[in-house]
Amino acid sequence: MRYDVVVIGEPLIEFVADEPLSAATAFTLGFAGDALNAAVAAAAAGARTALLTRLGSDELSDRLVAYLSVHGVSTDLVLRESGQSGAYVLGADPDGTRAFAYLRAGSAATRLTPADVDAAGLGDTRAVLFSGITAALSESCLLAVRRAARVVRESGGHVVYDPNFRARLTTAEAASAAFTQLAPDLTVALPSAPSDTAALFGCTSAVEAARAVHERGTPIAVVTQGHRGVAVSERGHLTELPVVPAPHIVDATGAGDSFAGTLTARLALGDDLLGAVRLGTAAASLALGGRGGTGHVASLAESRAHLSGHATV
Ligand SMILES: Nc1ncnc2c1ncn2[C@@H]1O[C@H](COP(=O)(O)OP(=O)(O)OP(=O)(O)O)[C@@H](O)[C@H]1O
Ligand SMILES: O=C(O)C(=O)C[C@H](O)[C@H](O)CO
Repeated sequence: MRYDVVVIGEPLIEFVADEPLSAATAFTLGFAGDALNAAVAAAAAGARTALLTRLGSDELSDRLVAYLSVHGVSTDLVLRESGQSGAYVLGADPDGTRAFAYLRAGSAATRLTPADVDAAGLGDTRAVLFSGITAALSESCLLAVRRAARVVRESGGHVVYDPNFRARLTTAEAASAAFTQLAPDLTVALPSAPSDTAALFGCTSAVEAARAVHERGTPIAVVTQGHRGVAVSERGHLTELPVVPAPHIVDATGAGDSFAGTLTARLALGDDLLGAVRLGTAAASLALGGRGGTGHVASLAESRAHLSGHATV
């Protein structure tokens, strides 16, 4: 068994400002993107984790690869090519609303293929995690994640999907169709309500969303609802869990990815579903305290302490 968790998707070079995008001139360089955010969270939660992606060969991509290694994510499945890596710019309005600008069209990650998945050999991976962002990057990315889902599901692993609907990348119709194609091979879907659930299923309630997930063939739905809690549905058996109060809220970017990465890691390591979800809520709560997608990556010990009410931050 080489990896507990393989995350598939596009890491992004991040430029983050404390000011609105319309006025900001000073940006801090970081490394984020939903796949990277989730991968570093999975590694921090104790899983042997690899990121499967394609990156460019420029200096910032070299730094991104180094960042992954420093954070315990294997780069053995990172394919380098002469193209450009994706990037995004993140600003914050005075009311805390985040605004994104993307520099990712035609990026290296959009050229990920099913052949890359085959070459990665995921048959002995305990869990694979990817998102609707990955599925929306290109037709070949959608085919790649479909292949990964099939391979890992057939070998008895967990297949976790975070729909992460982004109107800038896809349409509600296409996101919904992608989910319907993937759903029979998923073991866990993590839609957030109301954004993902409205786009994919035309509903806002967690119960309706869970039903829609099950109807399409996925046995477990974990519906995140921001600060309002998490609804966990195992084939229709519903458990409502509260979130862990955040000690410090700076920026919500990446909280959902931290949740997804931590949950996937703990499932891969054999934790029960509700235990894995609870640890995910603790890691996500701490992630809110950092600027950008990876401003605060909570260690396993820190998340456990936070969950048990003995926060170390
Ligand atoms: N205000 C908050 N206080 C505590 N925890 C929070 C808060 N907001 C979000 N979280 C945690 O983060 C998790 C994910 O949040 P949310 O439902 O907003 O995900 P998301 O929309 O997928 O996020 P993202 O923007 O990263 O895609 C929640 O289930 C919860 O555990
Ligand atoms: O939107 C994307 O593709 C990103 O990955 C940017 C952010 O990191 C992501 O939206 C947070 O979930």
